[in-house]
Amino acid sequence: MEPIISVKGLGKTYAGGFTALKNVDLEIRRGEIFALLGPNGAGKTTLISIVCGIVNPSGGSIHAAGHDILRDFRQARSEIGLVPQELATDSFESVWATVNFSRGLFGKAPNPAYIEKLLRQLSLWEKKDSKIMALSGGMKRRVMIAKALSHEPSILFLDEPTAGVDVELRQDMWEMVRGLRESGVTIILTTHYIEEAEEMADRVGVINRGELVLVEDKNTLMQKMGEKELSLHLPEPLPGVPETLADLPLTLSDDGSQLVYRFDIKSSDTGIAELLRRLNEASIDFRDLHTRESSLEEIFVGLVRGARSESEEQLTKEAQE
Ligand SMILES: Nc1ncnc2c1ncn2[C@@H]1O[C@H](COP(=O)(O)OP(=O)(O)OP(=O)(O)O)[C@@H](O)[C@H]1O
Repeated sequence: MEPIISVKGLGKTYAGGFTALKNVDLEIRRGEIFALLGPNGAGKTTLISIVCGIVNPSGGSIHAAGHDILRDFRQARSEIGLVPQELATDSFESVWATVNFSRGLFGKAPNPAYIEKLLRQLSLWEKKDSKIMALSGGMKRRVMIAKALSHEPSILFLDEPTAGVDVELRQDMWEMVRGLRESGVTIILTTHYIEEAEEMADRVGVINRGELVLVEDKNTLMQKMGEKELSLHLPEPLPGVPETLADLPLTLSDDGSQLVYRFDIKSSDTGIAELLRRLNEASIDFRDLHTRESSLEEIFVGLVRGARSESEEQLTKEAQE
């Protein structure tokens, strides 16, 4: 199937000379939830802003729903809804007036039935006559989403949709975003909350220092990069990992009460049978054991750190040459 967004060789150097994006290639599939992860300043907002026509690219090409974003800007933009990071809403207007006004900005004829459906879907219908200033933060955020979807786009960008939102509201937001996807909207979100990506995304892209370092199916990523941990709770603390077991990937918790064994999820031989045999030989007993898989957060931190030390090595090498 044709991708709904296609980005090729995208670069951005700001007027001051700072390069925020380097040669980014990315395809977004129709109907997916794609999470763009990256540390502060990695280039996420720049990438979104370029696709939405707010920032000009320095090079490369972008197509959205088949339209070239530079050549056919109006058609491309009419397929895109953007919920920016900052909540900027006209506080004295009613929800109904604001959302209908946003639709008008795209030159679309009024469609009260569609707006009603949208407000109901976002649990805002009861508040349609309320002034925005009288709404809670969570509701204001939903109004922003309603505005972004008012012109019936097929693509929705959510820049940090749950920044500063409490845990409960965050889950409501996730629920709602899933509902939007079911109604056929393709969703691209940026987030600092890795659990948000873990919870919602079909695919994940990691951007670091302007480079897209990885794009992967979320489940594959967690399987491919993940490690599993087996923790053995000891009846008596140990002073250190016994020498006879030093060749195994074992660590001891700070208080000496747990031995932690790390193994590769995808490996056919986990080595656990061997571990248990060796523990027995060493007369090490354990009371209890449990396993844990690494989270997307651990994978992400590992990736970004890996990329960072590589580029630092490169810089040191260049400096020495
Ligand atoms: N208008 C601008 N002029 C110059 N540099 C800019 C401009 N806008 C952004 N930058 C720089 O480009 C880099 C990427 O910024 P961007 O906002 O895209 O990052 P981000 O990944 O969205 O970060 P955050 O997670 O903090 O929102 C940053 O170093 C930023 O300072």
